[in-house]
Amino acid sequence: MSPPDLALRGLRLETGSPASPVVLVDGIDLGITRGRVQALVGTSGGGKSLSTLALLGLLPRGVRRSAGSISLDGVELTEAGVVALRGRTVGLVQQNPTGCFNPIVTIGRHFQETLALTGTGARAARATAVARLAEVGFDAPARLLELYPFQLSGGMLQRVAIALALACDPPFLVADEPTTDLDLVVQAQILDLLDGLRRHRGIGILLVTHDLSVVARLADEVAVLIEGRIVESRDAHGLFATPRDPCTRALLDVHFALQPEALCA
Ligand SMILES: Nc1ncnc2c1ncn2[C@@H]1O[C@H](COP(=O)(O)OP(=O)(O)OP(=O)(O)O)[C@@H](O)[C@H]1O
Repeated sequence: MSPPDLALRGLRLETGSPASPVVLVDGIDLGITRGRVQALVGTSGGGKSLSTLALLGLLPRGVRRSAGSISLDGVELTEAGVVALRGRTVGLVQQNPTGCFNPIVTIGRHFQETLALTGTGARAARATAVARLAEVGFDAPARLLELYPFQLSGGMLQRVAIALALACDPPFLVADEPTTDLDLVVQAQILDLLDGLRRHRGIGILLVTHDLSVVARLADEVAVLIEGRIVESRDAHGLFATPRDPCTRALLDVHFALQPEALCA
C-alpha cells in the first residue's frame, strides 16, 4: 500500500528528565490519506491522544518528541512546518465540545478569530462561517453566528466545532473521541457527518476512539495502540475478521461482551 499523505514515522515521546526519561510511546507509525478514515484505537492511557497531538505539534508541556518524523506528501516537515499544519492543513475536533469554546464569545466571533489566522477579514469570515455551518447541517446558519456557546446543545456544539475545524478548508481532520460525550442519536448524526465529509470533500480523517462500533462504522484502516506501541495496523475489515495480535483479540472480546452484535467494517 502507498504511504499515507500525512505521515508520522517512528514517533517516540518521552517525559521526565532527559537523563532518565520515561518513554510514553515508541516506534509509532501512523498517517492520514485523503478520502480515507484511519482509526486509532487502544486501551486507556496507551498514548492515542499524545500521538495525535504530536502530529499537530501540540504536545503538552513536559512531553517531548525524542525521535520520529512527520511528512506531508512525502516531504519531511521541520518543527515550524508541523506547527503550520494546524487549521490550514489539519483541522482538529476534540471530545467534549463545550470545553473547546470561549463561553463569552459568539459563534461568529469564533469563526472570525480562526479565519483571521489566514488573513481573512470579518465580512469574508462571516460568509465562510455561514457556508461551513450549512455544510454541517444547520438550516439557519446566519442566525447561529449571533449565539453564544451556552445557548447550544452538546450535539449542536460538536457540529459547530466540526464546521470551525473546516473553516480554513483543510484536507485532513483529526477527530479525537468526537462522539464520546454525546447521546446515541447525536453520535449517529456526527458519524454520518464525518462520513459525508470524507465522501463529498475527499477529506482524510484520523479518528481516535475507544469505541469499536464507531471504527466499524467509519474506518478504512485501524491501528491498535497498546501501552505506547502499535501492535497491529491494517484494513478494518481484516482486523475485525481475523485479529492477529492477542491485544487486538482482547479488545474485540471486551467489545463483544458488552455489545454482542457483529462488527462489519
Ligand atoms: N502532560 C503529560 N505529562 C506526562 N505524561 C503524560 C502527559 N499526558 C499524558 N501522559 C501520559 O502519557 C500516556 C499516554 O497518554 P494519552 O492521553 O495519550 O493516552 P490515551 O490513549 O489517549 O488515553 P485515553 O484513552 O484514556 O484518553 C499515559 O501514561 C499518560 O499518563
